[in-house]
Amino acid sequence: MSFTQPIPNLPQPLQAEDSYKTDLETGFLPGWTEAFKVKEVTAGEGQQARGVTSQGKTCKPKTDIVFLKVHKSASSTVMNILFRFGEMHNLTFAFPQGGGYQLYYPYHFLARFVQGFSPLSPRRFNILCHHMRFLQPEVQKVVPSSAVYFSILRNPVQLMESSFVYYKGASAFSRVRSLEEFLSQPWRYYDPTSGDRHYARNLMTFDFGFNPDGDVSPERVQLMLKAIESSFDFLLISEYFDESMVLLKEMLCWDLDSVVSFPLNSRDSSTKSLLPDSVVEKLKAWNRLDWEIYTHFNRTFWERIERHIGRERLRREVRALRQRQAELARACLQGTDQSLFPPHPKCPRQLLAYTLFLGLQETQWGYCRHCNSPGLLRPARGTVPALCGFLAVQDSQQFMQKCSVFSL
Ligand SMILES: Nc1ncnc2c1ncn2[C@@H]1O[C@H](COP(=O)(O)OS(=O)(=O)O)[C@@H](OP(=O)(O)O)[C@H]1O
Repeated sequence: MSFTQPIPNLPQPLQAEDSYKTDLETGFLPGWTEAFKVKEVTAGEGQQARGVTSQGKTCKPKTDIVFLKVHKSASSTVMNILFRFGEMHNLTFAFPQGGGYQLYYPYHFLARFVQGFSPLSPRRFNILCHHMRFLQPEVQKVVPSSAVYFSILRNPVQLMESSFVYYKGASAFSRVRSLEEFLSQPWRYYDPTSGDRHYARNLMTFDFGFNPDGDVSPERVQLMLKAIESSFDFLLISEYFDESMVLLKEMLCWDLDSVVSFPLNSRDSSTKSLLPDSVVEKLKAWNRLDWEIYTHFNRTFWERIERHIGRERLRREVRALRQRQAELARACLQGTDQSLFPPHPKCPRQLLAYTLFLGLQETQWGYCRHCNSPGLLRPARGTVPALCGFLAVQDSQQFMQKCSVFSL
């Protein structure tokens, strides 16, 4: 199985990528880290109505957004929220060239990977949110300078457990039966020169644009953390997904309904394994750079919550969010139990799917499909979409309907 999206015959060679890559791959930090932006998004404090704060102050909803879709970190669920908000507000998306579901990952991002971008008349898009390997100078070419940058992290232990199941065909994993076996002799199976090695080590570090086999000295780690801090306005934590959504709507000045979601891309519990402590420790050590990123930004996440929301309001808002999600689940979902309905032929068995109720009213239909699809799904009326790994995207301003396999 190949996980690399082939680059199509694009008009120019990959000059930008090659020059940035030299530094990144040898472990040096990219040039953009030298010019740290001191950047602070003011929290919107929006609670009920869009653009109006709970304290009566107003803020303007943010519509220019870069979301780094870090693998296996609940990023599809966040992407769904962005698609829904974008479509409802007529925003433009930086879709991948050629109709793919990712931006030529695992190559470092280049502006020309985006459909409709031209260096001669650069076009700015509101939202950039497909899988990419981050490279800020190129990202800046396709979004307005006012864009808010954010991402979501996951504990590297669980992230790698998920990655192991999902990317079992990756070269580092294909010859082992279990994660334990891989970790007993990782260098026997892991080849740092292989094109898909990042699925097996420091996947978050890689997605942020750095070398997953880089130096772990404190100085180097500090530089990496500073670089991420300078590029990203805030980072969310998937273990605290609901708290993250409250922070997200606060930072973007959105209302609560805009961040309601159903978990997407979730595995069935039969494929999840409880890891013994010894394996957990090995995973932390093996993914040391990811561990440093995660622990650092987990701390700053809670500091930000304290600063912008406070624990008491956070509790209230999380409760309200869960209530709203339960209401929508009752209105939209027939079930999540795969034994109740035939699996979609393209939905791998280990991924949970949702089935929308048949016979939804026209008004409910729009709302439910928005909540349920990783992309913007427009199935034929009268059909029952069983959604899991499908991405169907339509942006009437930009493209005809596209449908492609999502995240596999
Ligand atoms: N709301 C919420 N809260 C917590 N965790 C969640 C949520 N939504 C999705 N998930 C879990 O995220 C995992 C899938 O991540 P991604 O969508 O980023 O995967 S992918 O890289 O796009 O394939 C996948 O993890 P695993 O089930 O462990 O594989 C999902 O269960």
